[in-house]
Amino acid sequence: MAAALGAAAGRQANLPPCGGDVRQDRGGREGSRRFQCSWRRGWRDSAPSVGFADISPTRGEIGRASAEARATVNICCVGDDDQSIYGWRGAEVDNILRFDKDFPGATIIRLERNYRSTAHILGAASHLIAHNEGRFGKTLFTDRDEPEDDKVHVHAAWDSEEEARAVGETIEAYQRPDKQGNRHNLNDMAILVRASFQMREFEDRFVTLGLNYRVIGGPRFYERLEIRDAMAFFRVVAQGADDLAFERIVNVPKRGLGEATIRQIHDTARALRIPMLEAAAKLAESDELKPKPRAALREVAANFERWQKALETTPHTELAETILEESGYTDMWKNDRSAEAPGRLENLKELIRSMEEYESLRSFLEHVALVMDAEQNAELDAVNIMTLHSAKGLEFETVFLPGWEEGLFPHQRALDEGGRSGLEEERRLAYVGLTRAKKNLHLWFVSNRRIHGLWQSTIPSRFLEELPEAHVDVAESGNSYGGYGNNYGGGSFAWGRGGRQNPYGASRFDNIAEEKSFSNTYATPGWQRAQANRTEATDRNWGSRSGHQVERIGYGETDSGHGAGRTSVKGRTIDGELVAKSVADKPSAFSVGDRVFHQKFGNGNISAIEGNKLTIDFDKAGQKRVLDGFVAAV
Ligand SMILES: Nc1ncnc2c1ncn2[C@@H]1O[C@H](COP(=O)(O)OP(=O)(O)OP(=O)(O)O)[C@@H](O)[C@H]1O
Repeated sequence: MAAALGAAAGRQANLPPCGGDVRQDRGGREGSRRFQCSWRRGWRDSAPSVGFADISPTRGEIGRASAEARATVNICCVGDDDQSIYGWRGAEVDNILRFDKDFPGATIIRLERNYRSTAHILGAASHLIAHNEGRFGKTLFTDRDEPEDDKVHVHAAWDSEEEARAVGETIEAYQRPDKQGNRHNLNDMAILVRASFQMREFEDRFVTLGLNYRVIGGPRFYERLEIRDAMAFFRVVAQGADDLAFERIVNVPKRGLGEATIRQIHDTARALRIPMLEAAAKLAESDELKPKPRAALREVAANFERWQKALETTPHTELAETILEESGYTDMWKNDRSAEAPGRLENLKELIRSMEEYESLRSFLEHVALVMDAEQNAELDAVNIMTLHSAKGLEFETVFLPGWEEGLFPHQRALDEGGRSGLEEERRLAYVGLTRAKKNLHLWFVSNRRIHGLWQSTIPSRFLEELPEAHVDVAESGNSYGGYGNNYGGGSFAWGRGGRQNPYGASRFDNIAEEKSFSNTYATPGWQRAQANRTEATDRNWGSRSGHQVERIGYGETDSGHGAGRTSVKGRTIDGELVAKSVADKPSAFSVGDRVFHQKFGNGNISAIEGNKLTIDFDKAGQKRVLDGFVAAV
């Protein structure tokens, strides 16, 4: 994808040794070669080979690197600021945006010609990403001029099951031979999800259809650690003799049952020719074990006995939830502070939800065994399923992007924790998703999703509104897809145009009369109905879920992000004008050396100030850059 290329002006024409990806431009228009950033390695030896957008040096490191580098070498970096999507693991888009400040005199060369996607896809992606403030601008263009090219399709479905069914049908339709007898390979299709729990529905559906699929960049849904653990609990309850399952979870969460105890259970089971669970129960009642493991084992045995009894009397989904709670498994992940823990909890909820579709725990277990048997062969022609994060750098003829609903995408956690910069990163993720498609692009939103264990009405993602009408086609899915084709009317949808207030804050484009995003002119009944759901559902589902103070995220609102206090920003820029500034408008009221407190990082001393951005050496969290609105003097 076209990239912002920062280059420190060199005294000599020859460039320093580069990190790879040296490619002669084939079109000749840019007249450039492409290079990775040559000194990235020096900063982060272990950094994965991703673009400049994802490096995460601290300010100090950049400063040092720049001073040294300026004195000795020419530097050439390539990266796309619009594809910086790893903020959660420390990458800062600001590193690109401030490149010309770190290296005064740097030349920025935009690689804007796109060889991958249709004009509609580029138009949609460019329009969407133009809603971000923190970016260099660029104007993507393509020489491809095919009147036959489809617009970007936006589809509505009733719920995620219907979404998976409809995507499956669309894939099957693509597979049928066209007029020339050509078939669309499954390998050239991809489903990109925001959260891994979304994969479950597609995997189940494809197994039912006998459609080959592969999961890229991570395990399949039922192979995930937390799902395997949960399934092991369920298998022991349903089939007490499943020793493999028992061994997997006897000490999960950790209850002090070491290897020696487990070997003892094993030996007893073999000697008496009984399952390990039974052997454990016997050992727990004997004096063979020390008091601690004996007590732990007694609890394990009693738990399983109770759950096995409940199997006959309790609905299986309720029992499954009880098992995960009473075993301490859910709490184990709730107390886990790793970045993966929230996703694992989401996956567990999805697992329980999916069980509702089966009559009993046993029939559910049979279904999962069937899914697990589905062949995973790299040679097979198969649909690719992956998260949006894993899709970076890849491209496919046809791309499906399901789950474009508020709360899921943009993800509520990103908004709660990251405020507007979180929203902008989500938008970059959306941009990455859109630009993976070469020819066909299908976006989906559903109107009902299970959130926090309950069915809720959902509302289309704000990102859908940010797509331009000229490049987008809203597909009414007719009778089979949950009634979006019915005559639901509703007033015209327009935030800030006398309509209801956008609960997330106004968009900076709300009051631009000539602005033609597709939301405000599209009048299909399904879309209108979805809009009617909007305010009500947003407030109910996501409104004040987290204990954090939820920033109002929007342009033109007074918040503590970049551009605080602005009331509106003039029309969007999708041309090559520099639209981003890494330095905020208002100077900070703090001074270097001030001691401050930050809710997440604790106490620290300010070591540098740039506009309203502070570099703080936190006592415990190390050096971080934060906005001054988030700290208080101590
Ligand atoms: N000069 C060229 N002529 C024809 N096709 C090209 C040319 N340069 C790139 N392409 C094709 O355009 C597509 C995108 O190129 P490439 O993957 O290098 O872009 P990128 O900048 O890494 O994209 P992204 O960062 O969005 O993943 C590829 O299919 C590639 O083969």
